[in-house]
Amino acid sequence: MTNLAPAIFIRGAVKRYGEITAVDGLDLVVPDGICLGLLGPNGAGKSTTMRLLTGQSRADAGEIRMLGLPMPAQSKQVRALMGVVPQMDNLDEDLTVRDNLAVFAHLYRVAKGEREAAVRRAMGIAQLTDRAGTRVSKLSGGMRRRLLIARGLVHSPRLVLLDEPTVGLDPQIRQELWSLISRLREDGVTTLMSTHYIEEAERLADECALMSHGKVVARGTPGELIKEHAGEEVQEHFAPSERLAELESLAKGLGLSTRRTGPSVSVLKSEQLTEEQRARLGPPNVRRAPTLEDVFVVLTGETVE
Ligand SMILES: Nc1ncnc2c1ncn2[C@@H]1O[C@H](COP(=O)(O)OP(=O)(O)OP(=O)(O)O)[C@@H](O)[C@H]1O
Repeated sequence: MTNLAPAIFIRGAVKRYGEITAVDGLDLVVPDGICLGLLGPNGAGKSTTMRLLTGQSRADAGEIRMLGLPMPAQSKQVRALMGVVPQMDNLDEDLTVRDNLAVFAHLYRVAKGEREAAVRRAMGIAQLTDRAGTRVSKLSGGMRRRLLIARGLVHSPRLVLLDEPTVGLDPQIRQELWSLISRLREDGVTTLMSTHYIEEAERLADECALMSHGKVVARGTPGELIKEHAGEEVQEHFAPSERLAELESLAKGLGLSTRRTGPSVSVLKSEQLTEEQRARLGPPNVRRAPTLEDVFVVLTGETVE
């Protein structure tokens, strides 16, 4: 292992399930110390990518190195060095908070004499110190999620994989988890976080990689992605559906991307329109700043939940 190696290096990874190519020539490099948001719609291949990185799945082609070590050849060593927080809550219901963490401290090969301190530290991260002796079955949903994250951190890993950490949770619990995840970043832990919540990526990630059909289709800071793919201004037109279709085709003819949201069409990069082109499109109802959501929709062709 060398300090110069990126935390995650993926080149040309392919994973097929029968006819389906879930990961299709994926290139992704995550440098040390950043939080990278792996953003994409359902089915884009995020979970499959995570499984390749944890060694749960083996790529059909390509090269994967984690912390400088080749996968899956050295997946055992890699697993001891990184933390994995799964999408599904698989905590042991019958064990206490402390014992759930102690089991993982053991699995992650924390030295015997250091385990108690590691468990205490993880309980602190999850803000569950006063619940040390409580069984998991008695915890609230938010507490369980915090414990699930802390469990992946019990051995103080340099690299953490978070697979859809707040999927299906209510907004308050999501906020709590966001604070916990942003503290990881402050501590310099490299984090790869898959999500299909744009706001989550926007708030937590230093950089985002946008995945679609098994590939990264765009990569950069949220600001860079917005500037490159959505420009400086979006103009939004509300109109009957026939007029919306006409506006879409006009904008397309001018080389501009559009986004349909219910009763409106948004024209991206509208700052590029000439006076004459503006007159053809007619006055918009709204002018607004572009968002990462606009980029997501335009590049993946998907709508947002
Ligand atoms: N074990 C499997 N067997 C067959 N097909 C699979 C398997 N796992 C994933 N796929 C398919 O591979 C594609 C990518 O799935 P994947 O779960 O990686 O996407 P995702 O971006 O994580 O989406 P989600 O957010 O829904 O989990 C999908 O078409 C999915 O149906």
